[in-house]
Amino acid sequence: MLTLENLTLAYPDGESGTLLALDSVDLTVPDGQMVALVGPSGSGKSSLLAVAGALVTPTSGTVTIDDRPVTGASAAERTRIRREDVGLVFQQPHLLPSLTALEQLQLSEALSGTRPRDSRSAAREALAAVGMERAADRRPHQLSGGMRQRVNIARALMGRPAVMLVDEPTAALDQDRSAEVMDLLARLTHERGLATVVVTHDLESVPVADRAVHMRDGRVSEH
Ligand SMILES: Nc1ncnc2c1ncn2[C@@H]1O[C@H](COP(=O)(O)OP(=O)(O)OP(=O)(O)O)[C@@H](O)[C@H]1O
Repeated sequence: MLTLENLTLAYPDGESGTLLALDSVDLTVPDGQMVALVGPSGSGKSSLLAVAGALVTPTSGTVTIDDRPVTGASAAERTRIRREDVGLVFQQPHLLPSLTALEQLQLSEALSGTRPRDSRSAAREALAAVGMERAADRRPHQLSGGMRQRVNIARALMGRPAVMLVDEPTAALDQDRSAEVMDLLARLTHERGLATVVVTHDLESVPVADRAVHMRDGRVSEH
């Protein structure tokens, strides 16, 4: 479960002012629930993901993952949280051109210190979870945009996260591929009991989520 309580994130703005990218945000995402986060450009959606994923420290308020405090944790603990508790998926997959799909996943495991043999079976399992087992040996240029995004999602599953944070996963995809990616995220959320937040501009994809939350001027409201 992901719990955000009374979160504020302020940036300096002009001579003496501050801009509230997040303004008193409360949001609880239970295990097995996918929340679609919608709202205009600049409303704070990416800021919310960055704070929830322990990438940015809020000005005030708390983030909790499965009863473990994220805000206030040591730098080492925050690194562990980012690696093990949170799966991050960005709009662009950022795959390395020279590596196969399997190797992309193994690399992220190697960086976290897992033994090579374990990382190979974990990578195969994650690729199977996103329906990509038969493309394990293909490099990014041999994959479609939708397949690349699946590898990206598989990579986020490697640490067996409790929380999945997804920023505009379908921005570069056509309508059919977008629907497939959103259906996949919903299935993984339900099968694995993930607490998932998906930022999306694509209103057709919102009904796939269990719940929609709207953001405006740093504040959230249920849709
Ligand atoms: N590093 C920063 N320094 C100063 N202001 C920032 C910074 N990052 C974001 N902001 C401001 O915070 C507000 C929220 O930005 P954020 O990127 O979270 O919005 P968003 O809803 O994700 O927008 P988009 O849909 O365009 O990605 C905006 O006004 C933005 O200009």
